[in-house]
Amino acid sequence: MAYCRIILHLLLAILMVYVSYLRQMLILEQRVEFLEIFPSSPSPSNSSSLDPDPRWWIYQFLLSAKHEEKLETGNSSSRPIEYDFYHDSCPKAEQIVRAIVEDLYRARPEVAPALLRLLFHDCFIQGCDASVLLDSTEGMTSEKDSPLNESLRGFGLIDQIKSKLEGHCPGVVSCADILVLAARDSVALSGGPFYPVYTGRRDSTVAFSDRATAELPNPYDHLPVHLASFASRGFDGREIVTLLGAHSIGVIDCKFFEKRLYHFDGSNKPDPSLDLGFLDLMRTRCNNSNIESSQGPETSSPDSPSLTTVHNSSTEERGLVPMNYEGSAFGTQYYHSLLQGKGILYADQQLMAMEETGNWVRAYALDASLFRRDFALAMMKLSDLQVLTAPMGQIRLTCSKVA
Ligand code: HEM
Ligand SMILES: [Ca+2]
Repeated sequence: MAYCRIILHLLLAILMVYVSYLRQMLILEQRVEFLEIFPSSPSPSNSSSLDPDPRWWIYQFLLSAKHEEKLETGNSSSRPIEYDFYHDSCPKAEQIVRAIVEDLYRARPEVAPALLRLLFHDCFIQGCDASVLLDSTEGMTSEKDSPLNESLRGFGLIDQIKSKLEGHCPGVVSCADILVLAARDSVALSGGPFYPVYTGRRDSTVAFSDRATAELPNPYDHLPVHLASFASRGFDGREIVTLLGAHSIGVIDCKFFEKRLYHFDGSNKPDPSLDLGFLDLMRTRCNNSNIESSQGPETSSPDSPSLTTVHNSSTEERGLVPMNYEGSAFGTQYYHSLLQGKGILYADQQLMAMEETGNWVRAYALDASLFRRDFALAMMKLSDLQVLTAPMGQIRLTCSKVA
């Protein structure tokens, strides 16, 4: 009898080691696995919530070992970010963000591109630390004042989410995490892929306006400049092509591409890479009077009226046109447009100028699932750029002010 018990214990021990090994493997692979299990996002139209699929809960169960895989950040003495960081301190944090973004999106779909661009402009400058949200103070110039940030929208939406979270769990959820979560939910609501994100980022105590001015990608720069700038942040050519798929949604001010229509590269001619029919169309949408009126810096608040007037006549009067002129679907249509010489931004159309990036444009135009998978991975990578974790940084109480 005692002999049988020993064998039973031995078998149990072997089983436990095996299960723990399997779980470790699952956790290591979980990000990619998630995309294989859930290649498509929930349909924004047919559900009241963004929870993708009942299998999502099974996936969540697998993630319950959340503390086992943690992402090391730049500073070895700081805590890593992790899945479901707010599990104990603010269990409803992600749900609250999702509910607010969903409500806002239903009323004004243009919030989604605004929040996505906000995240990109934050993470690209000194990492995902909410530095872009800080207002100017006596000793500090806001990143919002940098020329390429003047047309950023969505600051008020982040404040709205933050104040709701402060009501639930004061001083717990960082503005940097809110940006990441809100962008993730925005992508899914816009028909893009849903992806898991780590949380536990902390907020910067300073803004980096000089870096924002010098380093945010200029829409008129040539492809090698963009390649170098993204490479310095760890993104390769394929990932630039992927991330620029974000230009499937949102609007653009004519001032960012008018030179392509009339005075390309210092000439009095249009950009030869533009499709001629498209050139005419864009010229009617961005006639010179629109361009004149849109040359100056943005005078409205970052959230209004631009967030409320994207698809009506006042949008046209303000010289804003949809980024993906040919269709609203997230993804492949954008790449088809580039193949036809109908990329609005020079930076977009430039993807066709080099063989490697051109090949990825072709691949994504043909294969929507490949794009969705790559986009999810690239967004996860972008969201983890150079994050601050405890004891670095702080949790701001108001996103526009240092605590
Ligand atoms: C070479 C890199 C890039 C350049 C030169 C660039 C440039 C621009 C420009 C000029 C606009 C129009 C802004 C306006 O008129 O207000 C814009 C809009 C936008 N960009 Fe980018 N961008 C780049 C990369 C990205 C990336 C990596 C993302 C996200 C992952 C992104 C997301 C967006 C979104 C969603 C909009 C629409 C914003 C809205 O409708 O409010 N961009 N971009
Ligand atoms: Ca930043």
